[in-house]
Amino acid sequence: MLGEKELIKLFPNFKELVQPSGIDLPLDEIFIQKSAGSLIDNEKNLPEIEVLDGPIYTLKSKTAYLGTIDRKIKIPKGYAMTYKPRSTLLRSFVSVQTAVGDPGFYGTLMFLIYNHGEFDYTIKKGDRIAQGVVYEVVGSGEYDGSYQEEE
Ligand SMILES: O=c1ccn([C@H]2C[C@H](O)[C@@H](COP(=O)(O)OP(=O)(O)OP(=O)(O)O)O2)c(=O)[nH]1
Repeated sequence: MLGEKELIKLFPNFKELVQPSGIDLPLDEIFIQKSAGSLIDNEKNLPEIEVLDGPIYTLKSKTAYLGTIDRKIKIPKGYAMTYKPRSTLLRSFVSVQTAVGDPGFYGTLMFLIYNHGEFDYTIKKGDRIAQGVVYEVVGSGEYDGSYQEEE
């Protein structure tokens, strides 16, 4: 796992968000699901989504949302990331579910946010929702998947 000094060098865009052993990740926009999706024989059909009006978002009880992270991230080749929710959200009955950030990925991170609670949860654009933890990858390849954006 990488610490502050390495993270500042590798992720200059996130300088002010670097923590002793990770990078804080602020919420940008929140989306709701508008249609069905599917995954059949690796053919992805992502659900349509609709952005909610911000900057203050109300997450309804027992409802799933997608949240994007403010500013695009470049994960250098040779490194990978995992993303952990802020415990404040967990203590508020809200989970942030995440996958792995691949070496070489450039683009916008999108996480699944679910309000497990019985009540609304209110959150504002710019508030930190997760922490990215970075690992060195031995014998790393480079991401070339469908979510890669042009740098
Ligand atoms: O919670 C996450 C985790 C990762 N990513 C970004 C970084 C990662 O490198 C990229 C692709 O993730 P993944 O490899 O899990 O995508 P996939 O479902 O396997 O699709 P593809 O094969 O097109 O990459 O999405 C997210 O947006 N959200």
